[in-house]
Amino acid sequence: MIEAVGLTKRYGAKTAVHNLSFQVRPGTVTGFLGPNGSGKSTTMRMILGLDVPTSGSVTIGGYPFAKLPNAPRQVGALLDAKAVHGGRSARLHLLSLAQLAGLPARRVDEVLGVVGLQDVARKRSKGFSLGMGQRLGIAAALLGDPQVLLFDEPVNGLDPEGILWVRNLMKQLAAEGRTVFVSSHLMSEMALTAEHLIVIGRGQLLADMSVKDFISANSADFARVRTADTEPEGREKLTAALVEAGGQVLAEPGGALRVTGVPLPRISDLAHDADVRLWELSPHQASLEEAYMRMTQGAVDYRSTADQRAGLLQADPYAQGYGYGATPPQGQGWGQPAQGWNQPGQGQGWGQPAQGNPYPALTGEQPNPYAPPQPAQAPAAPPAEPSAPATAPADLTKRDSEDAR
Ligand SMILES: Nc1ncnc2c1ncn2[C@@H]1O[C@H](COP(=O)(O)OP(=O)(O)OP(=O)(O)O)[C@@H](O)[C@H]1O
Repeated sequence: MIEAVGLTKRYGAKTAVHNLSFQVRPGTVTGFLGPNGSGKSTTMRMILGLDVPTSGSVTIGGYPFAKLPNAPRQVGALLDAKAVHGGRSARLHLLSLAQLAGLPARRVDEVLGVVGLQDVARKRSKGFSLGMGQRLGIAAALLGDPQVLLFDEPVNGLDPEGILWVRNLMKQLAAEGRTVFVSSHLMSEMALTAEHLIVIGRGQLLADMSVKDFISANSADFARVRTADTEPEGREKLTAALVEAGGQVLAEPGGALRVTGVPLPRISDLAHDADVRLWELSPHQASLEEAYMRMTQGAVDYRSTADQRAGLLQADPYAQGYGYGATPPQGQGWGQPAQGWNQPGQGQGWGQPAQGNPYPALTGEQPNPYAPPQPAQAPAAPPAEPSAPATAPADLTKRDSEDAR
């Protein structure tokens, strides 16, 4: 078992990991999720003794990594697949690791077979593709037949067959009773691989629960409503009625409305009362991917902005109205400013305005129960030392003004 207690890592003014406490148990695959820069690799490095915690501790089977007896036989890890001497063949690379760990040479050939690299075993690894490099890294992790395995983004660069293989390998390793801790950005992949999830944002714990609980806690039901295209004013009338009835409304690309908080029959009644014709009224469930995106939205460090292409484009006569690439009109008779997929509303409880995020908060939506409380105004600069505990995370909407790296 891996156990972190109050784990914190600061690099100068940058807090990469803050007061993280969790357990990774044997017998299941535990997914470790978080946006770019949220502290996943830093946490894994601390587990492996490659970084020293500023405070708190992390142990494997009760020992800090440095004190672990016969560590290569107990723990295997893939952190950076490129951390290989490119001039060496795959076989030689593994052979040197095996010798350092006191493992027999035949184990090298076994793991080369397990990862499917036997045919290129004598080729220099600098000619390897990203996927081949990942396979070599996984082979290195498996060398000592360890009970505890850590994989940082193991499916990076793998083709669909490779992704399926990694998924099955992780499950098999866990089924053998091992502790398997896998980091990823890909909620969809983790939903298929992991049984348990640890989700972090800006170095702090956002969720620690089974995938099953995560799905039921975060995949909200919603209704998709489409009013008659021939009566454009109907959409605004219905939106106003839904908001007044306590619903949350989101403009989808293509003109439909996504509605939560109002049951389907009531939406139908409201449309009838407002004399609005409907072309679609259908029940849906938000995907797990979407739920994850919304959960971590306030903790994303790196956001894209729209490419303005200033001075590069001719005026587009079709760039009006709703739809892909268009900006929905604001405050035109709706209960609240419209929140389109392309122009999410500002400061509505999920953290910073979600520029470029296709999963904005819904109009009137309640905050994520796992998200931190939101201030009316984010302070200009974050404190160097956040003080809130993991169970009540400090404000994740604060942006670090400078990356210390
Ligand atoms: N050695 C370092 N010196 C300074 N800052 C660092 C160092 N290592 C990590 N950081 C910072 O700590 C934060 C967490 O980084 P980390 O690599 O752990 O995140 P991550 O979740 O693994 O990101 P990604 O998903 O992009 O790999 C980032 O802001 C990063 O810039």
